Amino acid sequence: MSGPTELGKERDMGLLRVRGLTVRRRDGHPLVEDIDLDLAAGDRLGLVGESGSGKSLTALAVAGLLPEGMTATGSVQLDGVELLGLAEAELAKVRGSGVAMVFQEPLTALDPLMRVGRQIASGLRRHRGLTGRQAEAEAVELCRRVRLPDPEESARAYPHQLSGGQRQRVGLAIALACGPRLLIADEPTTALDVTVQAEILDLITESVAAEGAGLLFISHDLPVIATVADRIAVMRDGGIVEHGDLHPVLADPEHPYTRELLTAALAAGRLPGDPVPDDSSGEAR
Ligand SMILES: Nc1ncnc2c1ncn2[C@@H]1O[C@H](COP(=O)(O)OP(=O)(O)OP(=O)(O)O)[C@@H](O)[C@H]1O
Repeated sequence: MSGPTELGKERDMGLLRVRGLTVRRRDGHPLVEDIDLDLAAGDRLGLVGESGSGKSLTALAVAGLLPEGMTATGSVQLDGVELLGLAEAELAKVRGSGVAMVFQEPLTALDPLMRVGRQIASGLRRHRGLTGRQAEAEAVELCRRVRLPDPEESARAYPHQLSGGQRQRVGLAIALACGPRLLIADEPTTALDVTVQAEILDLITESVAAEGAGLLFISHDLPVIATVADRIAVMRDGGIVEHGDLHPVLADPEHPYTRELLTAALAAGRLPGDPVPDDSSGEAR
């Protein structure tokens, strides 16, 4: 978003600054290479690209959650604090109050044996120092905020008693519990049907706006990115091939891969607009 926003002044302060981020496998082979990203408070950056292009590893490196054996080099600064190389104890503090993540299938992130209210409350106790009772009350409030039906009842439910969309609301409540400055959402609606998907996307954008947080939203699906993001970075083969404000990039994509994504979305009728002009014709429509 390049125009003024209600977050106007804050927007100038860099929230996330990534430079030369490279993620390597144990054997030194790079899977993500030389990534630069900038995100200000209130920005919603969509990272789009095909499966295997390195979106998730980029997000995990930013959150300090890379799988065992992978290493990140370069620089990842949150509010001016360098995160790469921080000890696990320091990183754990940043996670939760600084950076929170929502994943594609919250079932894998949720404890199947614990009521969801307690799972939300446990983050509140850890990061906000609330007592057990305060945290449980606040957890119900968060269930209300993410619009779970009957918040008291939902807080008492076990994950398997909720639908996929409701579990994703719980995942979001856990992420929001500590008022993160940056929310990373990695394909959070891919497993959901279209109607529920739209509701969750609305909820995510509303929630980050209410928090004045930044959003790094990952999807292989350009129309989903277009719904959520105001800026876009297109990834392919471990690198960013094009980035910028959403509308200018979609109106006039420079990279052939961005054009390919756009053409497919327009042909499927999933984005409004004219077909992408064919480069070879030399004519703009
Ligand atoms: N734990 C791992 N060990 C080894 N290689 C991995 C691991 N995780 C990811 N990779 C490889 O790193 C590359 C980037 O994967 P990544 O998951 O970041 O892609 P992605 O764009 O998020 O795709 P998807 O949408 O399918 O998750 C891929 O080639 C993938 O096979």
